Amino acid sequence: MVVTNIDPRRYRGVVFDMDGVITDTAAVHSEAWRRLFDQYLAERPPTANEDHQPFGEADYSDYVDGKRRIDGVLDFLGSRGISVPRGDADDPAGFETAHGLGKLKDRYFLETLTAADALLFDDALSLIETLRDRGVRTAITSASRNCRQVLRRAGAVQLFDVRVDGVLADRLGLPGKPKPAVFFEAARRLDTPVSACVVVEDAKAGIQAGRAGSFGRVIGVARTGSPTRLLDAGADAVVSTLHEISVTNSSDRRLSEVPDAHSRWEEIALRLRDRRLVLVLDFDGTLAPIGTDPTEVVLSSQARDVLQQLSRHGPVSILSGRDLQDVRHRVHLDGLWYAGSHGFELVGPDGAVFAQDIGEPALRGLNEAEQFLREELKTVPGARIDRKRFALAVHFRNVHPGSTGEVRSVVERISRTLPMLRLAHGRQVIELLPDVGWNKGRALRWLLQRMESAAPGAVPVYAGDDYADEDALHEIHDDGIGIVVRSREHGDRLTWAHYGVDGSSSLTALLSRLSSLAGQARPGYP
Ligand SMILES: O=P(O)(O)OC[C@H]1O[C@H](O[C@H]2O[C@H](CO)[C@@H](O)[C@H](O)[C@H]2O)[C@H](O)[C@@H](O)[C@@H]1O
Repeated sequence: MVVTNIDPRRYRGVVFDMDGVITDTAAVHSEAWRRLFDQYLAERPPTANEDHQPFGEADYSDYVDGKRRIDGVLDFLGSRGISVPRGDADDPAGFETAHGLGKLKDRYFLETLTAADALLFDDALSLIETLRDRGVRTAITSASRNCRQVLRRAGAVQLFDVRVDGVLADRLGLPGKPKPAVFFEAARRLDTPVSACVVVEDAKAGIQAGRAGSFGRVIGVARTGSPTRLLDAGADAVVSTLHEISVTNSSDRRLSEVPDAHSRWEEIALRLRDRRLVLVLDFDGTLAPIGTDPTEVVLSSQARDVLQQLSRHGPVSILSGRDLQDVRHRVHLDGLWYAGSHGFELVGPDGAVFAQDIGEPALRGLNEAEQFLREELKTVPGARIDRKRFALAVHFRNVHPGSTGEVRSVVERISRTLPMLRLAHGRQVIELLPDVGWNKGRALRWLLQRMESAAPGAVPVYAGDDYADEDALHEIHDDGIGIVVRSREHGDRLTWAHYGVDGSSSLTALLSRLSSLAGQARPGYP
């Protein structure tokens, strides 16, 4: 039975928890904790304010599962009214501090682990292999300092592109779950925005961490017992085995397979009959054809005229990767919505400006990256740096093909040192953007919520050409009409679009047909 799906086009990375999800080690941990605490509680002199009942199953999931060792000791003992000092990493095993007791738990864990045989779950192996075959990158995370050793014993080291374990987390000073820091580090090392990452977890603290980090999807694994505790913690779906997770494209179409919008005009017209349009359009490669110099791109007068006509029939927005002022200047029409920097800054038809505050903390990183890249790339002929308020694009369209790899690796290098930024790939361009789960899809929904107030019940139509536009095409896949402007530059890639057109002039012709249709259906706007 399939309970949930990971679409490999929408999700480019999966972050797995280890114990209990990938390896059969949760029971070993649980037993080690039980042995530690039962012994400690039995030996501790009873007092009125402390509860010395034996360690139970609920205690494992409520207080220690998924947490760092010392947090587990402090949280569980705290729940029983007992407080011990944190101590420090040199404390001997069994010393009455969080570190000392944690070390004794680890000794018990390793004693039992030695005797265990098959550690890797079959369903985990099968899911990970499928994901990797479909091009999805995988990360393993664990609060355990024994993660590497367990993976090696399970023969699972090669299954993951990235590992963030207790040793690395301590070295980087990352707080444990339910804080999302460990997952953020994994997503950053996968070079994948959190919105395009799935978290697979069996611990309540891990589900809470995935939710707190706004990960694209958080899947709970309840191999035994009820799924309720994970659903209550915020899981999007809960499976009892990883066989219940499929990895398929929800809309499995390549650019060449998407029907041409002009030849399906009757179908489109029927869908829009007596309905208003809310139109959101990308700029470069969509409204205006791609050119070698971004500063010389102009909007044709035909395209400008048709946009003006359309804006008389319903709300129109331009959603671009360009800086807001740049794209506004190039389109040069009043009465439209404009969104720049991939939707991080927006302006309404009345001139009201909306900047997405969530991008602000990344400005320092963008400034630092810009300074570094200008210096590093100044000797690479053709490399061009294009700073937008909330994004930094490095163009390599005019770089010798033998040097484009160098450009990419310099950008990747700086991105690894700036966790507040994510990488995004476009047509002969690599960009750095705030890594805050905001993209053209989220920006499109934000725009639609505001634009639709001027045209309730209208059908959203989006047109775009690039990878970043796929987030928007996906966003309206179920309630709108998505149009991809095809180009040879991407090869025959997958798309969420319903229809395709070949080039910007074909899109202008389609917009003209839409304008006539909108004019017939609802003359005059608003
Ligand atoms: O979201 P868009 O409006 O499509 O903007 C995306 C990027 O477009 C521009 O770069 C692209 O167009 C250039 C001019 O045709 C071309 O030379 C470059 O190779 C393309 O990647 C723009 O310069 C970027 O800032 C935008 O992010």
